[in-house]
Amino acid sequence: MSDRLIIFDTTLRDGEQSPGASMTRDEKVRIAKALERLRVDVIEAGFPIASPGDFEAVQAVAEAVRESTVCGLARAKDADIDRAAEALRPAARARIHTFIATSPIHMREKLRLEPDEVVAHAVRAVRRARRYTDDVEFSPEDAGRSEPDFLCRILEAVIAAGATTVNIPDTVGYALPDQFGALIAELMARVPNADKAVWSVHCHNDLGLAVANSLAAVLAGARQVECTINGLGERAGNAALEEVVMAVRTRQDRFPCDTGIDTRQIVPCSRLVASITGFPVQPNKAVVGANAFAHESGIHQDGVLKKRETYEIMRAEDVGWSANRIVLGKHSGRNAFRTRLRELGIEFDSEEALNEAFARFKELADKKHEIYDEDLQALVSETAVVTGQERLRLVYLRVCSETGETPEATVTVAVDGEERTATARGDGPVDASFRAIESIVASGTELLLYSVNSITTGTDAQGEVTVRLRKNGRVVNGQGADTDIVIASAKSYINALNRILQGEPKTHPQAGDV
Ligand SMILES: CC(=O)SCCNC(=O)CCNC(=O)[C@H](O)C(C)(C)COP(=O)(O)OP(=O)(O)OC[C@H]1O[C@@H](n2cnc3c(N)ncnc32)[C@H](O)[C@@H]1OP(=O)(O)O
Ligand SMILES: CC(C)C(=O)C(=O)O
Ligand SMILES: [Mg+2]
Repeated sequence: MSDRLIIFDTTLRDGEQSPGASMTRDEKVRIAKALERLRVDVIEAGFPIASPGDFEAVQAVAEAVRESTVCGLARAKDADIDRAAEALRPAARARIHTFIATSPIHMREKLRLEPDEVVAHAVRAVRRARRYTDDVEFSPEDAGRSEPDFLCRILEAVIAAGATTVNIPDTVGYALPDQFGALIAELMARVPNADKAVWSVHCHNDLGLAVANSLAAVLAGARQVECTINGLGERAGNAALEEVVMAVRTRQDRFPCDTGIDTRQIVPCSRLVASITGFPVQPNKAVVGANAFAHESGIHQDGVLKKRETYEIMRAEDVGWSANRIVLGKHSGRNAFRTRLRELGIEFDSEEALNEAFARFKELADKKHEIYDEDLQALVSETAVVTGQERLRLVYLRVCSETGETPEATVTVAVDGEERTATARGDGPVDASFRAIESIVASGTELLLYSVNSITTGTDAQGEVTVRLRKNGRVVNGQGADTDIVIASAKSYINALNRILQGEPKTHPQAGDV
């Protein structure tokens, strides 16, 4: 039995059957070129009889692709096969894939044909396809619900007629892994000329088992898997190519075969398909989801930082990510926090300074979903100014802002530990807050600059405010960051006042002291 697992990609055919995923000819060519770079063995480019547009798309893919085999789908009908052959004429390697349903319900209710007639159509179609190419695939549609005896009969007949690949589809995603694996093993054992064809599977994901069923079939002897990028496909989709490929590669201890896929092309290809079809990839999707190689929990981050394999069974780089990601959030721990800051060039003088910054980080993480590098820089620069030197500390701030009313702010500032409160009105909530602080501290400073910067995105973004104050020719900057922009402003103002007070004798500032 071959140790090569053939990857047959049907993103452009079954994937396109997802409602809303139709692709233009040029889009199909772009995806086909990406699939060729991925080194898939066979690209099913479309169903040429379906429409003039799909005919042209298959033809354009057949012209553009040189390395992979290009395949067109055809019902067991002369016209379909002739049309597929015509579309595939420019291909370096062409395959015609013909199919007819074999389950009792499909034969009786849909085709309205007797089983003998179905066998006759199948044999005729394979023979006709062989006139055009020696690479012919046959699928007994809805094999997952077909009688094994009938499958043996029709498969023997189509192989004798010249089918070089026989593909067993679980068209409605009904199979269970052990049962599907056993079906493949049974068919391969019972069909007398089984060794004259490659055995393939095509699984749908209605019960979320498409990949599991495909892998069970490979373990039972199948050597071609039909799959799609991102698991796109009719209804709940097909087996996801990236999952099949990486499962086989990662578990070489269990699989007696491997694919020829260049796995580093997986993520670029996934992104291309998502952007062309407009079907986004869910973040927790295996292999290609944004979180597939991201760690937010402290215990996991600590483990990964010590030894990547503690929580990763594949390397992000091997599937085309630039690296794995340590995401800082409310579940993160000190190791990840310190490591990220070190990468940003920020070191702590002492364990105490680290702990203080870490405590502030946890407070922020409770307010924000994700902490970005800019959040950390703002948070640490705030910490550095405050450490050991702060004489003024913002304790409380309440702002009342209403249409048609002058905003009013009430502020409590701890001055060398003694709390003082003042209320003031202003042109806006920030102006009112500054006036209230001024009436407590009476700094006599001149405000040179006020600037607000949204340092992260989203409505829960951190705002960083910078103020520049001048007193007696001395100019200082102050920064404050918070998800509430008025609080960030008050913090920045007090931060600047603290810098002005730094190094001055420690007397309680009174109005006009600073
Ligand atoms: C499991 C799968 O994914 S199969 C592929 C599914 N993909 C598609 O159907 C997309 C492309 N399809 C199409 O564009 C159209 O359905 C066409 C062009 C193929 C056919 O269109 P129409 O001629 O209008 O037929 P319609 O779609 O209404 O019905 C399908 C006909 O094909 C017959 N048929 C279905 N499968 C097969 C088959 N494998 N071999 C032969 N005949 C078949 C049906 O019995 C029905 O025949 P009837 O019209 O005599 O009752
Ligand atoms: C055409 C066949 C292989 C198919 O897509 C299916 O049965 O799901
Ligand atoms: Mg299908």
